[in-house]
Amino acid sequence: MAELVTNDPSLEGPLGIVRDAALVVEDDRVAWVGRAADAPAADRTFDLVGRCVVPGFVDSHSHLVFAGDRSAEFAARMTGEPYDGGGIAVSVEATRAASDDELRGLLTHRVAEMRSQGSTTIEIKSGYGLNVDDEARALRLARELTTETTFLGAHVVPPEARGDRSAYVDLVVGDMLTACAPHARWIDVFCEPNSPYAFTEDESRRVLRAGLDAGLEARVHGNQLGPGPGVRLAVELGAASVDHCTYLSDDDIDALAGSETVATLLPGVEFSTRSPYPDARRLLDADVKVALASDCNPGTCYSSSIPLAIALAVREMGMTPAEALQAATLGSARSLRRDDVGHLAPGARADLTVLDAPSYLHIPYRVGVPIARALDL
Ligand SMILES: N=CN[C@@H](CCC(=O)O)C(=O)O
Ligand SMILES: [Zn+2]
Repeated sequence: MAELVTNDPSLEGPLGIVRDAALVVEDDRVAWVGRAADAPAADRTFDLVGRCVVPGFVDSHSHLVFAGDRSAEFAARMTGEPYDGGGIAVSVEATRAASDDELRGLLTHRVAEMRSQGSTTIEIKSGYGLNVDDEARALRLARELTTETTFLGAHVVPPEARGDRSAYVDLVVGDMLTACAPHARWIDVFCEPNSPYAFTEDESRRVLRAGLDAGLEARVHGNQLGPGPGVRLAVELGAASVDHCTYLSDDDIDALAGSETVATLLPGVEFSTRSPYPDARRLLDADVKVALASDCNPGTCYSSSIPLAIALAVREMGMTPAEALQAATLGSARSLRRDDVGHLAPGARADLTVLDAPSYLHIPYRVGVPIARALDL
């Protein structure tokens, strides 16, 4: 191959690049990396002449378990209507009405779509069931496809519970959590003071603490629609990641910089809701750990494309192509507390994404062109 990006800091530059490279796989792991001229013999070879190979993209934020269509809501966004989370109820109604087989079919198709664009590790949230049985079902179906499943019963207060928010939070931390925890690794909450549907700081703390007590690990939707407590709550509770981070104060940046919590940026959301982009440069300059993910969902971004997220990060958020690629691989892996993916040093999972191009620079350069795909070994 023309260029191999390993993210191994002992190799060239921050991306650990090897030119005219080869990589040897044994079982599902990387066994050897180096110059093609020095490669050991192998039983089977793939001819990737002239191409670039990068670590499989790690999509650490998606909401793939849903039915129904909200394209009219997207059209309204394009004419300037703001997003406040109210449309989630539309997806909830359609998702509850779908059969297991329908949902499984939609989910399988969306995961295949992600792989066909280079994503090899995929996190999937619940959040369109919002009752005990439908949340547990969403997670059970997602678990058929990934170990990175996230319980998001606290996505919004569903329409039938709006008269009594605290009873709904009781349900989330009670029977719903009990039914969902066996199918989930993570717990998440939409913490947002500027949405009438999402959760306050106190409600969010209660949900996350209950999840942690049940053995789940925390991640947070925070600071998406305006300034708010999400980032600081995520840091306070040692969450692996706080996602969106569109509106940050200096205190938020300081809190993130002094923590292990990753700031996950989702520029497809700002693109698809016609909103201002987060200031990635400010985070990177403060040494905050940054990840990039798709946030594929029916409301704020129905795009499953990590190459698009990388292109937007470069074009709109001031990241270099190298920073953006690293955020979508190593950074997202860190946000999932995974050290076996996101890089291609010996011992890592052999999750390879092939570019129909000679260099990783072509990911943002060839925006909109499907040059990336996960390699089926
Ligand atoms: N903000 C909360 N959840 C999703 C949107 C969900 C929806 O509108 O259906 C997000 O990450 O943007
Ligand atoms: Zn989300």
